[in-house]
Amino acid sequence: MGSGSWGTAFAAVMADAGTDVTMWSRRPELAEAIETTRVNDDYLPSLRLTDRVHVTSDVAEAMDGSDILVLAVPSQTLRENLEGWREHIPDGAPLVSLMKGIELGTLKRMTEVMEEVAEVPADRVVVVSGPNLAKEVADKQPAAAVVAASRHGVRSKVAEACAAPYFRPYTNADVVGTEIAGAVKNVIALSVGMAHGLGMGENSTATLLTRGLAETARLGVALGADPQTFLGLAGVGDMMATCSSRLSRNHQFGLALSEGKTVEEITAATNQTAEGVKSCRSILELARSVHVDMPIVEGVHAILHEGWTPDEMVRALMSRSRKSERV
Ligand SMILES: NC(=O)C1=CN([C@@H]2O[C@H](COP(=O)(O)OP(=O)(O)OC[C@H]3O[C@@H](n4cnc5c(N)ncnc54)[C@H](O)[C@@H]3O)[C@@H](O)[C@H]2O)C=CC1
Ligand SMILES: O=C(CO)COP(=O)(O)O
Repeated sequence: MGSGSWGTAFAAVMADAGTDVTMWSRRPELAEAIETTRVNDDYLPSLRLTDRVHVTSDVAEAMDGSDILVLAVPSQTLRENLEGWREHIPDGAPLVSLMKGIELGTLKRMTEVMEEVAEVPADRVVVVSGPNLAKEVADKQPAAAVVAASRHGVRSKVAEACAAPYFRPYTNADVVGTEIAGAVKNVIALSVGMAHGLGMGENSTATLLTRGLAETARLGVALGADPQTFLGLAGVGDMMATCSSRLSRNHQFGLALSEGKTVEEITAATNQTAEGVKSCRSILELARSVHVDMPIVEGVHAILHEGWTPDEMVRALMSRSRKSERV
């Protein structure tokens, strides 16, 4: 459900894993164009889909008889989307989140929204996350990801359905940690994009990435995550990929901010979702609700929503009181 960059690339992954896929596209004209040309020109023009992928804009047709339901819409529209789709959701099928965000207002993770709105039990929701820049996956460059679900049978079923020659899924029972890692790295990538834009080098970006991972793990552990998850593909893996790559929309957004462009200007110039821009607010509120200090997220939030400059953020971060690395 969703034929943006990641929805389309993941449809190709599943098809290359031998799974028949029906991909839902919101706009009928785009669904028709992809079905006919086999190419999603709006999001991933370099990828040619095989005949295993059928494309439709009809929700009932997309979900009818499906064994696994994969969701790849922007985090902030998921609730509204699921409310409209509820009656079509197939009985018993695992619901898989490809999304990396935290809902504004409710501060819920995507699988929590799925459980609540689709009225499915916690052991039916799954998250797939990792260092998976859509363009590289679409180019079939080797990569791995984490498939996290509380029930062994559910995570193995989803892992099997997406195990392609160039895409290696590992399983993990830690849904909370996998989702928190994916959502927070987008905010850290915004900060690294700004640092790059300001001409900072590897020491500065490695510091942001490492301390960013520390505050991510701090939040995750406070919410019940396994600390080991943050050392894995969804944690350090995705942090490295997203923070270092110019393909990352969050990184690009950070670069544009450092050039003095406003959030509105940058948002208007793209049709792509940079989840960290909205989620930095919900992540910060979530962190405050469990008394976790997240200074980098706080700094990014201050730049995006409180009128700070990147220089002010650097000064604030560098003048914090000294503390143990382990805190
Ligand atoms: N692009 C990437 O490399 C990766 C993205 N993700 C995550 O996957 C999720 C989806 O991202 P992308 O596909 O990259 O985003 P995208 O911006 O490329 O595409 C978003 C899709 O959602 C659709 N959409 C927009 N508003 C909608 C609405 N109100 N209702 C239904 N559909 C709507 C758009 O038409 C588009 O098809 C995000 O949470 C992102 O963080 C995760 C891993 C990799
Ligand atoms: O999640 C991603 C890679 O794993 C994609 O990052 P962006 O959303 O910043 O492009």
